[in-house]
Amino acid sequence: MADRPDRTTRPPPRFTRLLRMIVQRPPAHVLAGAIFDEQGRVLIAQRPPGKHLAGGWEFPGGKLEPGEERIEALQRELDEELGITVHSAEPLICYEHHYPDRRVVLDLWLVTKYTGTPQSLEGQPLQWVAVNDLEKAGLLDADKPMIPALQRVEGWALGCKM
Ligand SMILES: Nc1nc2c([nH]c(=O)n2[C@H]2C[C@H](O)[C@@H](COP(=O)(O)OP(=O)(O)OP(=O)(O)O)O2)c(=O)[nH]1
Repeated sequence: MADRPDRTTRPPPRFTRLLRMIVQRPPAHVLAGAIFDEQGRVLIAQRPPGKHLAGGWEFPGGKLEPGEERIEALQRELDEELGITVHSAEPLICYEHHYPDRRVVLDLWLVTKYTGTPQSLEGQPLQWVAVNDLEKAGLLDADKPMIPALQRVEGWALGCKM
């Protein structure tokens, strides 16, 4: 009779399912915008109930759709969520973050020129926060390492009328 694996060394089924999900599912590529006001504060939005990571604060944006350029996804998401038209933006920082149940590639762009006044079109609470207060703003885990990049461009944002 063939040897059967020892049950005690097999990973529990829930762990196996989670592992399979992480291995098989490609990371979601998420475009997000760093939008500064004239006081050098940056705009963040709270994830609504029922969505992944509900209650956490994030930079406005969403997933890249098939066939879309990154700038197009950013423009579409910020139009849908905030009602603003992005005229120019630059990639600021991009990396992959692993949550327990999914992976995201968070691609944060500095919005250098836009028109319109950001408003919450999807019911998400919004707030303008000084970059130095972002640490205690309840940002999602993937977003926290982005704070130093924002500190580097904060001075630029203050001296630049958008
Ligand atoms: N928009 C945004 N999403 C973020 C940030 N940080 C972070 O971990 N995420 C995660 C949360 C979600 O798992 C994923 C974004 O998904 P989403 O649900 O907002 O995307 P979407 O607007 O395209 O929405 P949907 O079509 O899935 O409803 O990325 C961030 O700063 N901004």
